Amino acid sequence: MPAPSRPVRIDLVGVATASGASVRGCGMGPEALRVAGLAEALMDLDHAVADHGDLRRAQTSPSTHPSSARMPEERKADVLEMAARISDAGHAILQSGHVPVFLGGDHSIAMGTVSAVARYCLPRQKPVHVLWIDAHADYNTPQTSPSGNLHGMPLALLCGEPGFDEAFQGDWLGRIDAHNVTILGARSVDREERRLVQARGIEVIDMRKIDQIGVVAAVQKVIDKAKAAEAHLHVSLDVDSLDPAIAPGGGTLVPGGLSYREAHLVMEMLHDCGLVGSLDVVELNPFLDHGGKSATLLVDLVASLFGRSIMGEEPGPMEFVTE
Ligand SMILES: NC(=[NH2+])NCCC[C@H](N)C(=O)O
Ligand SMILES: [Mn+2]
Ligand SMILES: [Mn+2]
Repeated sequence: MPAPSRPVRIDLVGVATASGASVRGCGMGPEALRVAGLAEALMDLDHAVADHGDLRRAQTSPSTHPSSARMPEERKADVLEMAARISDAGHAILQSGHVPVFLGGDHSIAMGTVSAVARYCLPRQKPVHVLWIDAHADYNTPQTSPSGNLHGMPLALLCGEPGFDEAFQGDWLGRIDAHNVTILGARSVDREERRLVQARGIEVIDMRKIDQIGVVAAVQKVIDKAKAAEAHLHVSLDVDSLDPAIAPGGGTLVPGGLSYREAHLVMEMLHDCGLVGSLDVVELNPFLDHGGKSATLLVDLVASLFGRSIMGEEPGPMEFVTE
């Protein structure tokens, strides 16, 4: 049964960073989502929206080199500073009883976002389930990563995978049980990464599986599990989960992604289940986007997740069936 849509207070937190990625540009993601009308779309659904602006690295001294020349150690320090700040900001929003929506930024920001959710929920005996909608598994460790890019590693860190040095530890880091994670839409998983994901028993609903069983069965599985556990469901939406033909604005595109209707149906089902308590929208790269096409699609998907529907109400039982 669909949960009745009730107005909530949604807090937007932009994280203007690309330090976890090798392609620059997704630091502009939060602003593109605003320009595409994110807050307006949510208010149109009768939600209250507060925009906290963007978290970004402080420019402490004049930079003498472009950020493309930033060394891996500097980028790592950026990612970790952001993660700690995001975690605190998200935690405060959850404590106020609001729904945080984090606007990336590259996917390394999820180290902080999911951490915030874990820090808030776990001491309250509320299990945290994570739905990671992505072309990738983002389950590399510094040892397994072929690229060294931290946006390919957040899930591994969050699930407590060994191989992250002390710099990654800290009060800000909340832990997730790998059995409560589902990766949806995967079609590019590195060899060693695949081994880890399988060893930890993470559920991967890859594109082949979606082709075979359809998104309805796939998402229903996630919802049923979260419902049975009375969990807080965190959704982490990477733009590259979508097919590049409909969402070209990403730095790590992979062919064969979710279609327009598949993606909306996922969001509509997630809305109806009433379990989603926090969301990331990440990896949008406005520099690579085509005239705001991907930003607009993401805004529409977020609107579906927060209750926008074609006919304004949930469909009842089928009244007639065609042959
Ligand atoms: N959030 C992302 N777009 N991640 C892409 C990760 C790509 C690749 N698996 C890596 O580790 O480098
Ligand atoms: Mn990702
Ligand atoms: Mn990805």
